[in-house]
Amino acid sequence: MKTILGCIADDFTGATDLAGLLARSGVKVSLRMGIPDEAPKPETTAAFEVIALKCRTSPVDEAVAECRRALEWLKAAGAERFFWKYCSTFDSTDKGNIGPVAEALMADLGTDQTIYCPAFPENGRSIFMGNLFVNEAPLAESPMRNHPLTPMRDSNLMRLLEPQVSGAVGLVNRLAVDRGVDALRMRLDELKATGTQHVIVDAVANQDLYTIAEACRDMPLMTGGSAVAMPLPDLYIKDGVLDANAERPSAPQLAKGAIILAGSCSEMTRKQVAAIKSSAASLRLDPLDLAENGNEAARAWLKAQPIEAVKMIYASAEPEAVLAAQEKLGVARAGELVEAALAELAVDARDMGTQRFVAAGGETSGAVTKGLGVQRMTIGPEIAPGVPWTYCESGDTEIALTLKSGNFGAETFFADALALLEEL
Ligand SMILES: Nc1ncnc2c1ncn2[C@@H]1O[C@H](COP(=O)(O)OP(=O)(O)O)[C@@H](O)[C@H]1O
Ligand SMILES: O=C(O)[C@@H](O)C(=O)COP(=O)(O)O
Repeated sequence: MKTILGCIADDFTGATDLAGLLARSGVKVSLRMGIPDEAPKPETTAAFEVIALKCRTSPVDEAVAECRRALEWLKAAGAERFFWKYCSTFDSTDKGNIGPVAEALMADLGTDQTIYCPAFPENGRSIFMGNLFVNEAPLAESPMRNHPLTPMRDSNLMRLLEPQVSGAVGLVNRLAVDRGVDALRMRLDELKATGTQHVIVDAVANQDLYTIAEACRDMPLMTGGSAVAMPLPDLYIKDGVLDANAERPSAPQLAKGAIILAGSCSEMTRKQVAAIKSSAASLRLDPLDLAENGNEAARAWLKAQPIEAVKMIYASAEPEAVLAAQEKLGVARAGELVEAALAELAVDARDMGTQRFVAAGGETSGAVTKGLGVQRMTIGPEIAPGVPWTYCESGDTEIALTLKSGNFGAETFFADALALLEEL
């Protein structure tokens, strides 16, 4: 099938988030982990193609080059409209990579304006007068202030974007969005006439996102969090560019038993880990112990568990414990030890016959997905806003895999995820 919307996401959890919101409309969404080696074939491409990259914190040149290659692949799949997905908390540095990638894609597409809308009201991310809020706190006063790689110390999206781009940055504020689709289009045209290429657009509620998506749906490039893309499939169906009866995925038959692999140390993931403990066999990984003794004890523990049981292996720990491990091992090595261990345990679990996998954390999800050798995912039902089940192949095994962003999901997320699979 010819691709209608080609999407590029800067990390793996972000990619399943976007794919899940597009799939809400019932259309089939295909998610590729990295740029496929082979050229797209019409018999295997979907109307919505998402390419997941891992370039949120890569050097700018690498991120730009990789996103350009992804754009070429999506163009070859037939796409004429594109979406650049980054984090709903605008995770970036003064150098990038949100702005430089957007500017490079605009140049390649020959377009002179795009919008930036990371708002995701269902997950508490809203933009007002160009300022991003996480629940009721300005971004710079939210926990994102202390993110290890991309600490967000300013809440104003114009100020955050300006040093990242060479073109002019502007704003369409909530009052303008509230005037509706035509007024928003006119405001964007006025800004274009004055040479404003990069336009932050306010949104505090889903209704704003519907207005923005409707006004911008024919732009060659839109950029944002996942939520502003959510209305696009229904708009394309209305426009007649997408068949309303697009093929829907069905769940594969899956053996009983599941494994939860948690490497996120976010407050929400720690609550989720605590909540499932009474109903799952669990094992805690400690990076200091991994550094000294390796992963064998955890592998032996996993092997001894009944296949049909729900098991959880987690490294999620309180900030003090994380800091202590990082002081001894270094930030990168502590993270790598945990990620490598969880990826190895995922493969062991699959080889034992496990077909239901939950990964918690962005980096963790990247490591687990890579370990399992997953190249392509079909998007299934959504467990929580921005977190869908996906169906994919790992080796010769069909599996269900969900990649949960550290901050997303309710406290009962793990139980919710497994219960949803039972209903399918
Ligand atoms: N106990 C721990 N000590 C130090 N680092 C840890 C610990 N547990 C997990 N980590 C690392 O912390 C990072 C968490 O990042 P990530 O998986 O992206 O979660 P999030 O989505 O919450 O940011 C990973 O690199 C993981 O390996
Ligand atoms: O937009 C979002 O918030 C998410 O889709 C996302 O990108 C999450 O990234 P991680 O927090 O690194 O999982």
